[in-house]
Formats: sequence, C-alpha cells, structure tokens
Amino acid sequence: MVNITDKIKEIEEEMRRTQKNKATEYHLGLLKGKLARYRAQLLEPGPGAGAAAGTGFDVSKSGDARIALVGFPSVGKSTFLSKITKTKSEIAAYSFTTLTAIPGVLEYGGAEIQILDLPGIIEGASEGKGRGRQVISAAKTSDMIIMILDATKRAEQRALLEAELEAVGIRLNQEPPNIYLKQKKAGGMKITFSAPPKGLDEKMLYNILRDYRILNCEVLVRDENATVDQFIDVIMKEHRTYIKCLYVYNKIDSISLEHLNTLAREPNTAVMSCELDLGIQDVVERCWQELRLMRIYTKRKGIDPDFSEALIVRQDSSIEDVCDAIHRTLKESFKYALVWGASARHVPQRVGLGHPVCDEDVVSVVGTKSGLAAK
Ligand SMILES: Nc1nc2c(ncn2[C@@H]2O[C@H](COP(=O)(O)OP(=O)(O)OP(=O)(O)O)[C@@H](O)[C@H]2O)c(=O)[nH]1
Ligand SMILES: [K+]
Ligand SMILES: [Mg+2]
Repeated sequence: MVNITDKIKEIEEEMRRTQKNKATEYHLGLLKGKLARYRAQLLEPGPGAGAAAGTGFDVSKSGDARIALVGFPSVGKSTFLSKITKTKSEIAAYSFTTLTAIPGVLEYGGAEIQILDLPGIIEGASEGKGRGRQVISAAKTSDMIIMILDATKRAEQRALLEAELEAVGIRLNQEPPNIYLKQKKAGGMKITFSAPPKGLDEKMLYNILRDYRILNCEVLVRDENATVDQFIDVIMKEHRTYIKCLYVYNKIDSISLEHLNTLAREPNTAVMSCELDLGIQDVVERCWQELRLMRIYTKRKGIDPDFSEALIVRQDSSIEDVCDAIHRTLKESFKYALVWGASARHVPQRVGLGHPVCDEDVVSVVGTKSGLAAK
C-alpha cells in the first residue's frame, strides 16, 4: 500500500515542477484538489492509529472562550502563560519542556478565558512529527490562536508555522469563502458566477468536482476574487476551521529597535518581552478585542442592575443566547425582555428572543411563570 504521506510528497513535488501558466492552471487546480483530499485522509484516525492521530489533549473546555498558544519550541509559550494566569507551567531553555496541554485561566473584563499552553511544534507537524497533530487538534478547538514567535529567530518561522496549520485545514484570519455548493441526487452540475472571477472558470470547477466524484450539484460563486484554493475549501468544508490569530513576537529585549519596528508593522501582530514585562497587557487587550465577547448585565424588576457581575456571551448573540446563559430552561417560559443600552432603540425597549444584544446592555427577562425573571 502506498503511504499517504508519500502521495502527498509526490503531488507537492509535481506542483513544484509544473510551471504556472494558462495551459497548466487546470492541471494545477486538480493537483490542489487531490492534495486537499489526501491531507484530510492523513488526519482521519485510521485502524490502529490510536488516539494520537486525530484527537487533541484531554483538557475539557471551560470558561467563556479558549485561546491556544502555538509556536516552535522555546519561544516562551509557558513563560507567557505563567505571566497572564495563576498557572505555572514548566519553563526551561531546552526544547520540548512542555509535553502536554496545560490550561490556565485569564480573568479579563469579567470573563474567564481559558489559555492552553501547548508543546512546541516543529516543521512536519501536520504530517505527524512530534506531537504536532495533537497540538494542532487542540488549536482547532480554540476560539483564537496566539502564535508565539521568537523575535531573535529567522523570519521564515512565521510562514513555516502558517503552512503547518494551513495543511491541516486551519484558516487564519480568513472568512469562509463566499461560494455556495449544494450536492444533489440528480440533475448534473449547475455552475453559476454572480461576478466572473479572474482566477476561476467553469471548466476548472467542473474538473475538480468530477475528481471529487461530485457529479450532481449546484454551485454559485458570489465573489469575483474567489480562488481555486477557496473552492476546494468549500468542498472540504467539514475539514476546515476558520480561526482568528494574533501573531506575537516575544523576546524583543534581545533585538535592535530597528528590527522591532519592522516586526511590529506586520499585520495582526503584537510584540512583547516576558522577561522585561513589556507589551504583555497590550497582548491581553488585543485578545479581548479579537474575541469580541460581550458583557450583559441582568436586572430584576424594581431592582437596580448588578454591575459587579456580568454575564459573558459571544459576539453576535441575541436575547435567546442571553436566556441560555442564565438558565437552560428560561427560554421555555419567555414572554419578552426589556433592554437598556446600545442595542435598544429607546429605553427600555421591549424585545423578543431574536433581538441582537450589544456589549454592556442591561437585560430584564420577563417570563410567563412567576419568579422566572432574570436573576
Ligand atoms: N530573552 C528572553 N528570554 C525569554 C523570554 N521569555 C521567555 N524566555 C526564555 O525562553 C526559554 C524558553 O521559555 P519557555 O517558556 O519554556 O518556552 P516554551 O515555548 O514554553 O518552550 P517548549 O515548552 O519547550 O516548547 C526560557 O529559558 C525562558 O526563560 C523573553 O521575553 N526574553
Ligand atoms: K522550553
Ligand atoms: Mg512550554
């Protein structure tokens, strides 16, 4: 049996050899499609693969959100965890000091954010080198990734790590593509472009779909900048995870001011020195902004709201999510809610379950049975 890793290598090699031009773009598109399929197979726990193949570490999610610390060995992941949480994870100058996932809790803005310190990963992690696959699976379960980089190391480290995450279907700081794909039982392929993209055409999509044995389907490409890679991502939707990532360069105490300025200008990037306690609070604030968690204050009838304790809900939450956060059966007796704050057109506004809330809204839930108003 030919090993999947070998097949992947073969395709990557062929792609490197193939010159990119108008005549080869269909062939390259097909190769990309095959590559995506093999990579997904590689991550599926096969017979005898054991738990290490596809699953992460045995740490249950807790708190309002989870952030994973991902990076090469000895960049300072554990040092950072120890700075921002009460958890102490072993710190040392040698690689692979951390061998499992160590969870800590960051308290910020009334929220509890779980921070996952992970073992260092190395090149080839996506193919199973080291604990790479376990680390990556843990990263996939998080709401956000902090990619910690060593400011004293070569610039390629960032692209290398991105490629490892990319290879297992993690898409950093990207929105899911604006392409609709629906598989059907019959009727052939119906491919439509709402605005013809520059890098895609019907023949290319047709070839890839046929290679995936998707012969009956409806496709609508709504984005004129859509790429082949994005189209493959849509086919492989179940294997793709879209996650926010903040790139953090640590150890800036050991580089020149000039180099520091260059690093700090990269997109989605922060710089810090755990050793000198520089920039750490800034990283924490950037995380809070990226997670876009909302603080909702609840209020009982006739009593002032309690501003000392916020209910934390995720971005784009509605009154329904607020109810669920208070109690899982509250919705059943829900009549209406009164809302004060940025989401209310007038105060208080009487709203239903679908009403979207804003950060720092005050909400009072009114139920059909007595005693069910928000705590
Ligand atoms: N100069 C400098 N050294 C740092 C800084 N932060 C951490 N270190 C040192 O870097 C080394 C590695 O730190 P760790 O926190 O163990 O790194 P890690 O990323 O958790 O490493 P692994 O668990 O092995 O992957 C230690 O010797 C730290 O003292 C910093 O801001 N500046
Ligand atoms: K280390
Ligand atoms: Mg560590």
